[in-house]
Amino acid sequence: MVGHFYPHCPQPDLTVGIASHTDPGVVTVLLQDQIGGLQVKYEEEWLDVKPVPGALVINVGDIFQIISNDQYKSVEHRVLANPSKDPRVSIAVFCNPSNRENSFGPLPELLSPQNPAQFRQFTFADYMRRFFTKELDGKSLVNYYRV
Ligand SMILES: O=C(O)CCC(=O)C(=O)O
Ligand SMILES: [Fe+2]
Repeated sequence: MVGHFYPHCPQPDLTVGIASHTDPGVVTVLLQDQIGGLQVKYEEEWLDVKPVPGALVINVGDIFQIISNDQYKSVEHRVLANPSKDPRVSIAVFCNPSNRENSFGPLPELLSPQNPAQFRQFTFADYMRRFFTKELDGKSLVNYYRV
């Protein structure tokens, strides 16, 4: 779980709150307050994820994309710098595999001669090591494991 605090930014056009990225895990459950600023990329456009009181945002992560063999896509998202005088607060719960040394890849029951594996096997530990040694540049790591 991570708690984010985005203070007022006097020059929001010059920076971002969190740079564009996809979450590396399976799913992320996010609670945001009423300030706004979260955006998702859809067909090369950034769309606001408007705060809805009481609602949770569920993000598909990279591991979900891989185990579903591309049936679900991890979502590229970012948070704008906060122009509001009030700070923005969000809480993210990352649902990740509990055993980082287990092997992951497309679920075998989804595969067939017509739907061959799009990814090779890897450990979540390897995935997270690569995630934390690269910048948040919007590009997910899923293509690194593509066959
Ligand atoms: O603060 C937010 O709304 C998003 C945070 C986020 O993308 C993350 O923690 O991965
Ligand atoms: Fe995220």
